[in-house]
Amino acid sequence: MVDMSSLQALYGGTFDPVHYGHLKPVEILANLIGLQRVIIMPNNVPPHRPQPEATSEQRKAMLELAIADKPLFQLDERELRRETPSYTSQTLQEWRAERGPTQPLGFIIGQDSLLNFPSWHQYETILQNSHLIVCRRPGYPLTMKEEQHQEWLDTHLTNNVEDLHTLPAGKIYLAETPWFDISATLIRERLQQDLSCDELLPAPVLDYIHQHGLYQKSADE
Ligand SMILES: Nc1ncnc2c1ncn2[C@@H]1O[C@H](COP(=O)(O)OP(=O)(O)OP(=O)(O)O)[C@@H](O)[C@H]1O
Ligand SMILES: O=C(O)c1ccc[n+]([C@@H]2O[C@H](COP(=O)([O-])O)[C@@H](O)[C@H]2O)c1
Repeated sequence: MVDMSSLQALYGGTFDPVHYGHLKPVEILANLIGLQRVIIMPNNVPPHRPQPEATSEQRKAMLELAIADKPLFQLDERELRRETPSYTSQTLQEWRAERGPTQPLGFIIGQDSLLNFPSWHQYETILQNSHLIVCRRPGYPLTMKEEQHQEWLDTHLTNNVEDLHTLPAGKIYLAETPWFDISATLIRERLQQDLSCDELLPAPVLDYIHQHGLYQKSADE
């Protein structure tokens, strides 16, 4: 019998701010593939995008509010403690060293991240230390832009959830999670226009945003 509780999963992001498009697919994923716990990990210096609008402390505070009533999630602050770019390859190397060579580890990403994955810092080393577990996201194709990257994807793809629980690393699993058409960009834009975001993120996070005056139009705009 395969122990379906053995896989440990890390979910990295900028979370500027955290929203239902982050939380809901992963809650469903946890049920689909048998995850007891998801370690949610905000970055400090996102490697591939401008510095976020909210500070690291504010993004962490919003995550804490978002997961307060969700025991599935646990916050990990390791990237917040690093001042250098939050390279996933480095983080997963550290995580692997902590958990030992045989522990099955997974890194959760959305479909958009998979498409950009070959541009990540030392991306090949990431699969040496973990699996990649991909949630669907509307608006992004299922195939890679370059043929060599599609070949790389095909080499690592698995349809077998058991692989994630029995092998320590090396597989890519495209999970059949539902689409949530929400992005942090959309939320920041709607807040600037004073449009409602009630359905897009948890109420305590929205309250925090309003209390701290985040994502508002600056006076000179
Ligand atoms: N609606 C969504 N559905 C599935 N995955 C998502 C969704 N939104 C974000 N993700 C995934 O969550 C991780 C963290 O995303 P991130 O914090 O950059 O959010 P974002 O909404 O894409 O932000 P922004 O709009 O600022 O680029 C990424 O792997 C991303 O692919
Ligand atoms: O290591 C990299 O080069 C790299 C490049 C882009 C993104 N990442 C990580 O992927 C996760 C999702 O990124 P983002 O920008 O969509 O929030 C987050 O943990 C980032 O630190 C990592």
